[in-house]
Amino acid sequence: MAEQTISTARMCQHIRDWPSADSPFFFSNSSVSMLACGARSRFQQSLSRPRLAATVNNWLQAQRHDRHDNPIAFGVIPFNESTPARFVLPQHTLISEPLTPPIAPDFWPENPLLSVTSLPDAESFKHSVKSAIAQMQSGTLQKVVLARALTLGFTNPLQPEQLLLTLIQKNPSAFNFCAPLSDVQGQGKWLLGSSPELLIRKQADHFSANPLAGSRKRASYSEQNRELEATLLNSPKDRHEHAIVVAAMQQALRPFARRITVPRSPSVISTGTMLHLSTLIEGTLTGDHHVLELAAALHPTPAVCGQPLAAAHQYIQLSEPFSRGYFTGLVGWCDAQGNGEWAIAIRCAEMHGQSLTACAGAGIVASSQANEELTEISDKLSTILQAAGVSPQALNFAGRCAAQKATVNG
Ligand SMILES: C=C(O[C@H]1C=CC=C(C(=O)O)[C@@H]1O)C(=O)O
Repeated sequence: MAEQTISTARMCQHIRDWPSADSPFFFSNSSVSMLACGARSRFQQSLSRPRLAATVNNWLQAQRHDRHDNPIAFGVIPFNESTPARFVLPQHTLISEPLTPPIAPDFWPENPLLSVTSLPDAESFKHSVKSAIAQMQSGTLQKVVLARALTLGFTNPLQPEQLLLTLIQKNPSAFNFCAPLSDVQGQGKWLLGSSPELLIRKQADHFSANPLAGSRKRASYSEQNRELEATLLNSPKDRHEHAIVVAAMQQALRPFARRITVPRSPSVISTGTMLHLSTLIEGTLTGDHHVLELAAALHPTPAVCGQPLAAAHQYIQLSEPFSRGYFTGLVGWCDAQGNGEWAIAIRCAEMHGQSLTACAGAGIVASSQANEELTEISDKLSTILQAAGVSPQALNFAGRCAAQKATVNG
């Protein structure tokens, strides 16, 4: 049987027993969890956005046993077309209701941090924010999303199942994912995360999208959060940052839509660590459009790149001293009927052996403050850091040791 429904307890056990040799791919939303195991077929190719939907669909159609067969493929799509898109049609997929995994206190065995590297460093990031603002004042750029990458080196190899189960426990309503990034068995490479942002979901002729932009760090008490929500909703800077994303998405979806509904003003959603301005866009399609056709028209939105797209993309290429890879790309699934669901790969990290690289970005507009954007990125990184059991103290300590070593050596 290609798909099997199991209990949440069995799903948690399958994740705990992480079947590495099967290159498992986990993806969940607030109503379903899916663990895809093995590969009937794999697909890995650098694809331009106009070719994405047709190429993936041709591959998937060729895998159908008969016309009643509707196989589901899982995939990751990069931020930049130079990194390959990766898809797998699994041998079998386990499906369960949403998980609330209990995590035993000894679930994270002692694994001291050895090193911390930030790219760019704090000063270079602030410089890059200020240059972007100067460019906005001269009128060539309206918004750009600038990111940092934090690489942590641990004493012992990391286990994807530990990070995944902790992410699910802390962010039960997010899009939780763990996608294999190498076909090499053993010490694999994984993309793991808890994204709050739906790029696009399509089922028959109905579609929905949920852009987020404009952020505050979530407080511990609900009363404080109510105040923060009000500040966010009343902040002209955040409303502007958000409106740019909604307008661009509406424009990109319009050619496909018979009907499109966009609330007049945003609401606020909360994740385990953050509050965001959020707009739920919904509509019906004019014809038979593949979910990846819609995704390709939208990606990358100004929630992860900027506006105008080409100028923002160029600014990112020239100023970010690391390759985003799959960060701010897409993660999700599609079936042979063109339905599917794609989340934006944020609040995520690449895990490889003893190393974990977490990235986060912040939307910069003309009224942004460099210091505040730097803090916002640290707040966003805490989704991964908290789930990885890394305390701010451990981070500072490892950072100081690395700085001392650099001074001694250099
Ligand atoms: C680019 C990221 O967040 C996006 C999603 C929500 C809020 C955002 C913001 O307020 O800047 C970003 O657009 C990230 O988490 O790395």
